[in-house]
Amino acid sequence: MSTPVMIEADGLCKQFGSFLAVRDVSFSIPKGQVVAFLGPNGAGKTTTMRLLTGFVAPTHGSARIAGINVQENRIEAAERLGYLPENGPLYTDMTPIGLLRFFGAARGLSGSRLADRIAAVVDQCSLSTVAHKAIGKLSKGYRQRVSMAQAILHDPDVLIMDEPTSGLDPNQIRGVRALIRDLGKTKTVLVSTHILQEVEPIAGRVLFIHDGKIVFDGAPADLARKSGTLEEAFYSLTSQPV
Ligand SMILES: Nc1ncnc2c1ncn2[C@@H]1O[C@H](COP(=O)(O)OP(=O)(O)OP(=O)(O)O)[C@@H](O)[C@H]1O
Repeated sequence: MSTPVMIEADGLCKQFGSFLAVRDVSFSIPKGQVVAFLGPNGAGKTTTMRLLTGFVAPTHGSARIAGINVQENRIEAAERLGYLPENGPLYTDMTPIGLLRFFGAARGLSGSRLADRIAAVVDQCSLSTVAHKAIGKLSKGYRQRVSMAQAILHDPDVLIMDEPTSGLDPNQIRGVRALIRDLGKTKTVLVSTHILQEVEPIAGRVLFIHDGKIVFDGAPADLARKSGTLEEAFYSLTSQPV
């Protein structure tokens, strides 16, 4: 039996006015893969992720999560998907527990199932010491963990994370990377970054986007081999307009 495709972009295009931000992006990610979505600032990572999650409608093309078309069946797709937006949806007056109860109820969880899932994500994201503190008083690293916890609360098969380590210090980055690796054992993950050093420790495959187009799709080692180092490959792929 072949491995099911869990994340699929099929000819995705997104135009803002006369500007084409995402240009005919196609890829498919099979179950269990952890993929880094790499590209310089403004390359189109966030827009592609928003197309994949159904938050933004494509100008052309389609996206599927676990085989479900995200535009046609957004709610059904959302049940299979955890999304960590770039600046997570955090309400600073709430505590992590309050926020998780709020998101859990919004996703239809209740009673012992909700309590069990909250306990599981608090443990998985190492939030027990801050669970009852106001989110506004937490460090950026802990806030990122709270965002992760809300993204995986309903135990989705697929995780899409937009720059989860941005703005964190090296120790916090280590912690978030370890968490991504752990989540990657059971879930299909697409994680965006513009940081090269990020790619090899977390992902077995890299999708490189530049000027809204996929310019490389393969193993990080093969990307490095193209130009000697990952840094050279990044430069050579982004120094010319597509
Ligand atoms: N709502 C919008 N209206 C107009 N232009 C937009 C809109 N959203 C994004 N863009 C433009 O589309 C391009 C791609 O942006 P996007 O945020 O997807 O890039 P990115 O790769 O995620 O960048 P970063 O790493 O800086 O977050 C940029 O030029 C951006 O200015």
